[in-house]
Amino acid sequence: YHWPSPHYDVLEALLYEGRRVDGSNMASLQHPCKLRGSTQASIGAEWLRLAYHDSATHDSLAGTGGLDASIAFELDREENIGDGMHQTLSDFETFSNKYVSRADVIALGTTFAVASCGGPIIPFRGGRIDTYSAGPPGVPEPHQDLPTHTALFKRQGFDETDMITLVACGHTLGGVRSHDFPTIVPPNSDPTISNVNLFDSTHAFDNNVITQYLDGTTENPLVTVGNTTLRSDLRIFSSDGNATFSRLTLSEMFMQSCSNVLERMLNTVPSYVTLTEPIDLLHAKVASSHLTIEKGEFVFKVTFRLTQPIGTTIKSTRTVKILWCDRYGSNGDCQQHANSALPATLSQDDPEISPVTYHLGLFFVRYDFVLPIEPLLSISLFWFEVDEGDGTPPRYYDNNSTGYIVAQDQLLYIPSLSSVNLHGRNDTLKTYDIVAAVRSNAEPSRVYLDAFDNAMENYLPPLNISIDMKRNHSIPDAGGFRFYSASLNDTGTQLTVDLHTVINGHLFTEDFMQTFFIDENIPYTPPTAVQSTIIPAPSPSATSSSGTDLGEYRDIPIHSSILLRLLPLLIAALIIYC
Ligand code: HEM
Repeated sequence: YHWPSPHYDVLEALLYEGRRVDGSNMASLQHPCKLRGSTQASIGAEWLRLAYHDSATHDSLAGTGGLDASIAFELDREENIGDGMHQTLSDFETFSNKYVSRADVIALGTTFAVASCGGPIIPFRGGRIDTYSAGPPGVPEPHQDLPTHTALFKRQGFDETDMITLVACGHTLGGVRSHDFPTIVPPNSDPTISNVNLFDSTHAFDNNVITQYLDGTTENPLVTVGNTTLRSDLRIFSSDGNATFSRLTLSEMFMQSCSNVLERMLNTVPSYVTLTEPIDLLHAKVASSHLTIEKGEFVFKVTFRLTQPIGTTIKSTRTVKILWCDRYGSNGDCQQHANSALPATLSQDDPEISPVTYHLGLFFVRYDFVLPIEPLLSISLFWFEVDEGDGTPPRYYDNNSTGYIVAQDQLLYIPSLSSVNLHGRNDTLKTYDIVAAVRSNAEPSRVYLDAFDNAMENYLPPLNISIDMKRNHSIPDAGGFRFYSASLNDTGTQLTVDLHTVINGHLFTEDFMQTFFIDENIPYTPPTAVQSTIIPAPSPSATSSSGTDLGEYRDIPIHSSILLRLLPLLIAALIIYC
């Protein structure tokens, strides 16, 4: 991992923080293994069933179908019957964005549900691609015979052992409802209430579905229903003479096998899709970094997120500092010194924000920095120092010794001057005025934005448009910048904009800018004082420091690596001097 990796960063945040950038939490709709208030059905079971039904139409030989969110257009089919399907889709509707497809959200729902109900942590990859129409049918149904089921699982890429395992791992959560299958579960005397007969005696993700089947105490309706044609679980479970089930009576074996087959199910995608690597937790993460103008001042904002074991507290003596280099001037790239500042705010997340992080025994601590930046000096790169204040040497987090590099400072997103206008209370249509700023001394040949939103009501096709931005003379120049605006309409809930400008033939981009906190919604934090300046201490051992993954720390400050970057300059100076 090397920062910035926007796709990884966004997937990592949703998986391990369970929520969107605006704080709206997807995981907590279900976690901790909740029942739905209105129906008392297991929400996690509904999420898992939907993922299976979306994936089940995959044809592994043809390379078509799979987890592609086509399920949103297939709910009128008998094979996808059930209120839980509609409710799941409405749970998921607002969590997709440019880097997290609707199909990724569906897969993530299963990872959350299984971890939340006591199951394994299923490794999660992103990169699924959505379709916006129905695919071919082919989800197994209880009245079909064993050869049909075997063939359908085979088409999806699962052999007989996989089939037995996958059905057991699915049918450990939830049950069968009388509203959906009245011939399997008898209707309630009150027709407004749906009876739910669970597959096993608990709501947890456990192997009771297997042990109760083997010891004859099972009440699984797909094993015990009077009409033997509908006993699909019985036919599948017994199809290999209980060989698979005997192995899965060991709980660890069950958890491991379920993790494997469910992971394969979630990674069932059309052949044109390449999934990302599994998304691992970043122990030290840089987020939401951007240069902007707030109240007329040029500022750099960034969040530094660290993990902390649950049950422990941060040392009161700990200080966390950001250090950064000027971009221009005689001190450019820290030729004389680095600047440093303390966080503007410190906050701690609830350990339950994501069942996955909770199971890892960790929670997040975040340090938010707001740095006043002199426009003529700007900022080129930054890094962090964490000093526990207990005599141990400080730790440096510096992106595998390159520092966190600020890619450009010519084009800025200005959320504080942008705005959104809601057209009436019940109307989903919103008009956004997006404001960007370009350096006053630059002559851009074009300023434009790409707007994207796939969090649309009823899974309508995404908004995906490109618009030119016009010079906005109503905003006076500030902080050495001129302002540009564009308006656009959106009916979705997760609009992001990629800003672009072309200056002297060079393209500058601010990617994936959020539109939730704009205008008066923006929480204003004044910039902190630049606390001190540090004279870099050259460290000859710099080259021996190994690169680190996932934000692990190093003992050596970055100064040495900056010096390495400057080495060609120093050599040139030496040659001139000699
Ligand atoms: C031959 C294959 C399968 C058949 C015939 C089948 C059939 C059914 C039926 C009839 C229900 C009741 C749905 C309702 O009442 O709304 C159900 C529920 C469920 N199925 Fe399957 N299923 C199969 C395979 C799977 C697989 C492979 C998974 C996941 C890995 C899965 C996950 C679930 C879950 C979690 C529920 C509970 C849903 C809830 O409580 O809301 N099923 N299944």
